[in-house]
Amino acid sequence: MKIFVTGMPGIGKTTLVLKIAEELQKRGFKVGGMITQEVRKNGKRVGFKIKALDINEEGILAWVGEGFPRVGKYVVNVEDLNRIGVSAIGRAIQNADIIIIDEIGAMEFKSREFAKAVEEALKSEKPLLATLHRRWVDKFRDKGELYVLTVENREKIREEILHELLKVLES
Ligand SMILES: Nc1ncnc2c1ncn2[C@@H]1O[C@H](COP(=O)(O)OP(=O)(O)OP(=O)(O)O)[C@@H](O)[C@H]1O
Repeated sequence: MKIFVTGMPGIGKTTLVLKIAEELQKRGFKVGGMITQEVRKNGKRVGFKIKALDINEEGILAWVGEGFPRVGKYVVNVEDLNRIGVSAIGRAIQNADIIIIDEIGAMEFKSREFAKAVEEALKSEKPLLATLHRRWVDKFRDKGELYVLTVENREKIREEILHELLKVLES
């Protein structure tokens, strides 16, 4: 089962994924993969952190500034993306009950290793829960189920996805 979640920036994709991860861990399932979270300074977004879900490891995915490769005003830190994010996806494919990738987007695709890890996760038999930047929706639409989050539906969709994953994981 491959599940994709998309929606406007800040709609709650990472929050949804984290809550589902917590619910699954509570039930004894091994959750692996990575999440990204924005970093704010004085109310303004200055970058993104990247965190592994299986171990306590985090780094910088992108930061406002000069340099390459860049996406908009951010410089992408491919080294941390590979060291923390790609490694976490690899471990998840090997060891976890479910693979989480938050998110699949322009920054992440600056790494060829990330693109390969996404391919591997799609090929894997294991359930995948991934968040998708809006621009990547068309590329992944036929690879699984797609949910579009809004403020109105995000709680309901979280319940629905958890329910579907539990059905597969408990069978
Ligand atoms: N279900 C919810 N109920 C209340 N607040 C929420 C909910 N989901 C998300 N939020 C709040 O909205 C903000 C953005 O959430 P989050 O970072 O999960 O969004 P996102 O879609 O992952 O954003 P990005 O575009 O940066 O990837 C956070 O402050 C979070 O606490």
